[in-house]
Amino acid sequence: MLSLSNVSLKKDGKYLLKNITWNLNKGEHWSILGLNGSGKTTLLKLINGFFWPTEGNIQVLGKTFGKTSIPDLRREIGWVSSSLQRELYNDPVQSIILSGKFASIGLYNEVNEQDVEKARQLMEFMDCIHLHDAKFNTLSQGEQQRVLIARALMASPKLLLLDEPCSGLDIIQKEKVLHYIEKLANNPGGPTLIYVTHHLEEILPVFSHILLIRGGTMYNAGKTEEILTEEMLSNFLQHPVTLHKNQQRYWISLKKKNHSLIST
Ligand SMILES: Nc1ncnc2c1ncn2[C@@H]1O[C@H](COP(=O)(O)OP(=O)(O)OP(=O)(O)O)[C@@H](O)[C@H]1O
Repeated sequence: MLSLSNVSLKKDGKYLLKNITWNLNKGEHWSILGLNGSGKTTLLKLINGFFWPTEGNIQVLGKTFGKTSIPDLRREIGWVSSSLQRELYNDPVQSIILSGKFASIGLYNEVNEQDVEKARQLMEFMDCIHLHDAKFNTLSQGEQQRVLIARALMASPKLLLLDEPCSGLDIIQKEKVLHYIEKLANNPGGPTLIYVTHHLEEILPVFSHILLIRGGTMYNAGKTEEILTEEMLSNFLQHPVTLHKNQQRYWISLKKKNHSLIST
């Protein structure tokens, strides 16, 4: 499904990603966890072909970068990110969702009855049918995220990249969005999901695997329950943590560090 082999990305003489080797197989849903600036979005941009690797090889959905048309490949990849939220500012919900078929900002192509029906079904699935005529900028952030997920699904992607879809949401809106993501992950025939976050509690049980990224390098990757241990996360965050599991979700808090007196 996805294979990165010794991939590095350099910009302005600085490595943003270094030596990433990562395989994602069909039937797995992955989360990517890392602190601010660790390289999560950059990694998604590589998978999407928005950035080109300086070193290494990338294969996405069986297509090798350098031997395939990136615009064609992108049609098979859905992308939900906050940068889209800004660009789709003033359009009505239904046309935003329909535009997902063409991966365009704005709806300029003709749509047919099947497209309209599919958009309707997606709005029902994501619980936003009541908003179909509303302008995007009048929606709450949670509603906007659900519309963006429906838009990404319009092209029936095989791979769906979710870049911090719960960022800025209150606890109720966040749980709503997570509920629809879980529904999507459990939908047979639905896309493979890659979910980027810096909040551990957003990692739903449907995310079978996790990649930890730190300073542009892959710290570890594997089965979620094997990777998410107190010891691993304390080392990863370079700070002792307490980890507990509640309702099949992980919750983390930082332990107090012993501060030694600063000598003057
Ligand atoms: N086009 C670019 N040119 C130069 N540096 C870049 C570019 N894009 C990203 N970076 C740098 O790469 C690093 C990783 O950025 P990235 O957006 O991937 O982090 P992130 O893990 O998604 O962070 P956050 O959680 O804060 O969104 C940052 O230091 C950022 O400044």
